[in-house]
Amino acid sequence: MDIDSVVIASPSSNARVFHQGAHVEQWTPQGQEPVVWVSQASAYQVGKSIRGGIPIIFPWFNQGRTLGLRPRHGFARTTKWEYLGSRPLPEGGMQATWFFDPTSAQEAEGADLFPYDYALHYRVSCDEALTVELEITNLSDEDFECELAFHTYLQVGDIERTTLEGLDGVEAVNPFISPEHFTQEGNVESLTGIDRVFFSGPNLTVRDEALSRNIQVESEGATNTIVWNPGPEGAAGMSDMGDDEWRQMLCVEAGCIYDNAIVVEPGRTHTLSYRLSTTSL
Ligand SMILES: O=P(O)(O)OC[C@H]1O[C@@H](O)[C@H](O)[C@@H](O)[C@@H]1O
Repeated sequence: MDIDSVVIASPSSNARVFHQGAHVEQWTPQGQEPVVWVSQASAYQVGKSIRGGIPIIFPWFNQGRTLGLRPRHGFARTTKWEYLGSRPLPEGGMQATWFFDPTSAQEAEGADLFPYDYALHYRVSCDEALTVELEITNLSDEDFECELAFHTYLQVGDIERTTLEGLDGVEAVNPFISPEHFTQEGNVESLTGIDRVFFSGPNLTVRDEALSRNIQVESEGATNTIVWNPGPEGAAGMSDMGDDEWRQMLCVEAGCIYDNAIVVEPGRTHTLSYRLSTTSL
C-alpha cells in the first residue's frame, strides 16, 4: 500500500481515512457489516482514487460541465490533504479533520483549470452515525463556480433486493441515456446499472432486504443526488472492481453538479454535509 491512513475509532463505530483525497475508505458500526463499501480489487496508489469509500469530488464532477476536463471528478480525490488531527467529541464519538488549499494541489493534474484561491476544511465524525462535512471558502477577490460531491459507495447484501425510498416525485435525468428530464414515480426499485441524477439532495433510505437493514442517508448543502451502480458490463470494464462486486455496492452521492454547480462569492463558505446511520428491518 503506497498511501497512508488513520483509523477513527469510537465505541460505536470506526472508520479508516486515507490522507490522499481525505478519503474515508470504510465505515463500520460495531457488530455490523461495513456500511461504506470498498472494492477488494481497489488500488491504493499515489494519484489513483480508491474504488469505494467516500471520494471527495471537487472542483468538477465527471468531465465537468464543459466536458473533457481531466482528471475525471476533479483533482481533490487524488491529491494528499493535510491531516490536522483527531479529538474526542463532547457528546461522545471521535472527529478527525483535514485541510486542502491550492498549495496542496500545486503538482496536481488539472489544478491550472481552477486558478482561484480557496480553502477546504473536512471533518469526519464517528459515533453511532458517520457524519462528513466539507467547507469550501472562497479566498479570491472574485466569484468562482465549482461542482462538488461526496461520491459515497454503500455496501448492500444484494443490489437486486435493494430499493431506494424517498425520491418519489423528484425530477431526474439519466444523462448517459437521454437529456430528457422526468419525474421519479415511487421507489427506485431497479438499481442494477443505474446512473441517474436527481434534482434534490439525498434524504432517503436504502432498504437492503439481504442484510435486513435500512441505511439512512441525510444531507445538507446538496442540490443533487447521484445514484450509480456499474452493473456487470460496467464492472467488467474496470480494472479496480471485481467482476461480481457490482452486486454488493450502490453509490448514493450528494452534490451540486452540472447546472447546479455552486457560485461562491469572495469571503463566503459553502458547506456540504452527509450523514449515514442504520436501523434493522
Ligand atoms: O470511475 P470513476 O471516475 O470513479 O467514476 C465512476 C462513476 O461515477 C459516477 O458518479 C458517475 O455518475 C458515473 O458516470 C461514473 O462512471
